[in-house]
Amino acid sequence: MTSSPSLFTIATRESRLAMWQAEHVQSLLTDQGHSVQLLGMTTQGDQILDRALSQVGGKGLFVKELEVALEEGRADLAVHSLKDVPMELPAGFSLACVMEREDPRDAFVSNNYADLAALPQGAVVGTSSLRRVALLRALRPDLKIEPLRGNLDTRLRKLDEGLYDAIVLAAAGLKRLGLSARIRTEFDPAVMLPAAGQGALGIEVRSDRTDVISALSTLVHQQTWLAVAAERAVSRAMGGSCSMPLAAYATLAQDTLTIDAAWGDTEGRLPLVCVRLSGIVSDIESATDLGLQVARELRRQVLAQGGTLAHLSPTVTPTV
Ligand SMILES: NCc1[nH]cc(CCC(=O)O)c1CC(=O)O
Repeated sequence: MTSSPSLFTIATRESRLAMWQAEHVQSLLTDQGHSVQLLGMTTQGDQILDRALSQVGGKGLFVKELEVALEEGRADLAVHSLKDVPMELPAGFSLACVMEREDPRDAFVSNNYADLAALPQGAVVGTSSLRRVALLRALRPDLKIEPLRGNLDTRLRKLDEGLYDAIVLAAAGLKRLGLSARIRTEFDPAVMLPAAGQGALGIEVRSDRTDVISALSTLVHQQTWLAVAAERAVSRAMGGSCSMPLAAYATLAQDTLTIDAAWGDTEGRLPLVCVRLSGIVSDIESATDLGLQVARELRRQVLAQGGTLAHLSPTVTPTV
């Protein structure tokens, strides 16, 4: 579909990564003949640096202000790391576009050690992601895992100040900011399974802005969208919050989608629960269905080994 040239305003957070992502979309839309300006804003999520996101209200904190700008017509689209986009958007908002995925892997970053295996017993690793905590505990129960928040530059600075022996970050963010040289090793997804949506960009609009949705259709990467729709379905069915030790990663080979998901125990009492399912998918709906099957199996296995899913409200708790 073609659309006539327009003037668009992109609402964006002001972190270096968010600005890079907004400028990336700006340049792609400019190539299509549109005029695009940026509206930078600070969100609540950017201002809370001393507590884990999971304790203060989650991912929504990063997108709320941007949605208000869309609602009030001060902006036409908002570019997000899909990983930070809540599973359910508020009424009146839609995901208009999922772009081609960057590297979905997690990166091991350290000034003294080449990889996880090289870390001495009891080494201090920084991360505040419950998924990374659970996966690291499963791989190396001896490690001391300490909270680490802030934007990418802040996290790297804290590593350089010697507060940690190593930190774990998404490779995509480091690559986008030209910081690939900081990556010592990329984790194999088989051992450090990525978060739902990791490495992909999503563009949010007001659902009634069909003009914007049609202009964005040229940026859509359908294979990525199928994969992340499945991952997000797993996440939504497991409770949809970011305070979950959940990993979900889907890959497409021709029309076969394979979804890997893992649910951990951040205290390290129970073993990781891992589920893999493959199926033929043809559209977002069938990809979503496969994701729901994965979630059902994850929940069954978590409960079967004595784990709890107390955060799941009765409305989403299925009969297993
Ligand atoms: N939770 C923060 C966040 N959200 C998106 C990215 C960058 C990678 C991506 O686009 O998935 C990061 C940094 C990180 O997890 O290290």
